[in-house]
Amino acid sequence: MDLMHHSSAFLLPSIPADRHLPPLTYALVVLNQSLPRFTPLLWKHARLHLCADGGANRLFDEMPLFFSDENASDVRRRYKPDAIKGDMDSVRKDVLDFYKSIGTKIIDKSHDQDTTDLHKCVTYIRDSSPDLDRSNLCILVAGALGGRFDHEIGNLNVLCCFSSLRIVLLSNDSLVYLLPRTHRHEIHIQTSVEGPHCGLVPLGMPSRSSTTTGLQWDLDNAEMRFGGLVSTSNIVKGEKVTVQSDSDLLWTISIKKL
Ligand SMILES: Nc1ncnc2c1ncn2[C@@H]1O[C@H](COP(=O)(O)OP(=O)(O)OP(=O)(O)O)[C@@H](O)[C@H]1O
Ligand SMILES: Cc1ncc(C[n+]2csc(CCO)c2C)c(N)n1
Repeated sequence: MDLMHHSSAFLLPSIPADRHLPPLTYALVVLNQSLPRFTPLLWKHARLHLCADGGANRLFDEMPLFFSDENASDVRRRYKPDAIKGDMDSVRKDVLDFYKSIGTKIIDKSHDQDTTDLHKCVTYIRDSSPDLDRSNLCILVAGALGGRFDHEIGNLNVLCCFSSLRIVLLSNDSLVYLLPRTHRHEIHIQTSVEGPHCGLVPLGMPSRSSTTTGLQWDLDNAEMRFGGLVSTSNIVKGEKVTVQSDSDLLWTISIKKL
């Protein structure tokens, strides 16, 4: 079984090169929730920038607040999304007109009321990455946690719908991603920006056997299910956590307040 490496290096000002691993190509999706404080950093790391429908309002209204000594219009031009995609029932007309005028692509999928705007954005990113690059693609999703619970569940479902893609859901407080059962996992903890609180939760079905190292409460061939044991309020002990399971697990870790 192949080993998959994970790291939250995208939360660092610059991403250190790793001799052993090919670099990841990041894409950023901005959702319709308050922008996390580190959004400008995620933007800098990303090659492709999308707003999911009303996420464009957040970019327009809130990005200038991070740069209060600058002209708001200059900030908005500097943080120009490549595309705004969704069912377009939340993005304001003034916002759409502004981004259209500076060259943002507008992709109106109002006929599709069966998939979420985040799902539509992930499809766009996947289809604009050549096959060979997809294994090194990592989609960062800003504003995906907290807020309306149905949206949050919809965002988790997107992880399941695209389980072969690396997708990281982020808020100010936590990040979440999927550890597919097809791989063993090595998680490199960026102790300056994340931890120590963490969790491992089976997604979609119970896990008959999960094994970890590097946690205060490690799992040793343990069963996890809702209604039984799920690993919340766990603690990372050092800089490396390993996980292996017979079912897909959600990994979550706290983000430090600095
Ligand atoms: N409160 C929230 N918590 C988590 N994610 C959210 C929240 N609000 C929006 N999102 C995410 O942002 C995306 C775009 O939001 P937007 O408000 O434009 O969606 P929407 O389709 O208009 O939602 P709805 O019609 O259900 O209110 C959603 O698809 C969802 O992924
Ligand atoms: C069974 C079922 N439940 C809810 C919706 C509604 N819905 C799901 S995603 C979406 C688009 C949001 O931008 C909407 C309206 C549906 N279609 N089917």
